[in-house]
This record gives sequence, structure tokens and C-alpha cells, in this order.
Amino acid sequence: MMGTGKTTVGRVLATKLGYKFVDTDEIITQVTQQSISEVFATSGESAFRQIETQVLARVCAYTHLAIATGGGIVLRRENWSYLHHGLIVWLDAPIELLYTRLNTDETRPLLQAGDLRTQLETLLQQRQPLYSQADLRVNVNLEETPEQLATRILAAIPQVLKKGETPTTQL
Ligand SMILES: Nc1ncnc2c1ncn2[C@@H]1O[C@H](COP(=O)(O)OP(=O)(O)O)[C@@H](O)[C@H]1O
Ligand SMILES: O=C(O)C1=C[C@@H](OP(=O)(O)O)[C@@H](O)[C@H](O)C1
Ligand SMILES: [Mg+2]
Repeated sequence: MMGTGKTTVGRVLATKLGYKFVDTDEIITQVTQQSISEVFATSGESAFRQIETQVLARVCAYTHLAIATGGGIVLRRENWSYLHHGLIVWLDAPIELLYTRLNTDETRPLLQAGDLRTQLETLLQQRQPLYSQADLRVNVNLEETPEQLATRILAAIPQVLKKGETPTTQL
């Protein structure tokens, strides 16, 4: 979900793994020469989602790469075939944490209209069943630094290889 720390923690995780790192939003910004807000404003969400899928289709083919996606990547069914090229980590955070982080943020177009808490609740309700399809669920809290969170994710990854329910890691 937006604000959970995918871009920030993904970068740290890549460093720890000795992997390269890409963020699909950053690639979209480079390719379109527009900010994410500008893409939404000038072309609309549906065009953004199309570009997002094209970007994911390209980057998912690489090995030794950590990919941070936008929180809406789960919405298109075809994206899942690309996501499953790798190990999918769900950063799950309570609404209050997201609210604290995104309260003054103006870079996420889907959260600019209306009450932020309501917006977050609505989106999370829609997306929770999709996020829960990930390989690893990581409960995010306010105490851990990106460094600590990345360390915890790394430690939890072996559990993904074992058969059974989706593993969850919390502090
Ligand atoms: N573990 C963390 N502790 C404190 N702040 C964080 C942490 N992870 C991310 N942030 C901050 O939260 C905001 C959202 O993080 P970001 O990585 O952009 O999330 P996402 O890519 O999931 O939307 C940024 O301001 C970032 O600096
Ligand atoms: O959840 C979403 O639909 C979106 C999340 C954003 O990325 P982050 O999850 O990195 O904020 C960005 O792709 C766009 O604003 C839409
Ligand atoms: Mg991001």
C-alpha cells in the first residue's frame, strides 16, 4: 500500500542482497518525463496502469533485482504473472501509520481528494484480498528503521520456501 515504505525499504534490501534496485514509479517518471501526479492529471489512471504494466513486464525478467512497485500494481490480473517471476513481499501497515506518513504528502494523486483516513480505509478494503496473495507478509510498525525492516525481511525469506500458509513477520 502507498506509504508503507516499498521505495525506501526496497532500496535498502537490494543493497543488503547485492542486487540492483528499480522502482516502477521512478521508471515511469523517467520514460514519460512527468511526475506521477502529472501522468494521472494529463493521461488518467487507466493510462498510468497501462504504462505500469509495460514497465513491470520489462523489469520482472531480470535476476538479482529488487523491484519496488506502486501500491496499485496488484489491481491488474496480468501483473500477477509478472510479479510471480520473483518473491512478492507485502508491506502491511496500519491506517494510522499510513496517515502519519502521508498526511502532508502531495505526490500521491489517489489520496488528494477527500478525507485521507477514509480514502486509505476504502483503498485498503479493496486491496487487502489482493495484497494477501503475496509470498511474504511483513507487518510494518513505527519503531523500525528501513535498515531494521530490511534485515527482518531478509531473515523471513527462508520461510517462504517452506510449504504451508503465507508466512508473516512482525517485530
Ligand atoms: N521504516 C521507516 N521509518 C520511517 N519512515 C519511513 C520508513 N519507511 C519509509 N518511510 C518514509 O515514509 C514515506 C513513504 O515511504 P515510501 O518508501 O515512499 O513508501 P511507498 O513507496 O510504499 O509509497 C517516505 O517519506 C519515507 O521516507
Ligand atoms: O497505490 C497506488 O495506486 C499508487 C501508488 C503509488 O506508489 P507508492 O505505492 O510507491 O506510493 C503510485 O504508483 C501511484 O500514485 C498509485
Ligand atoms: Mg513508492
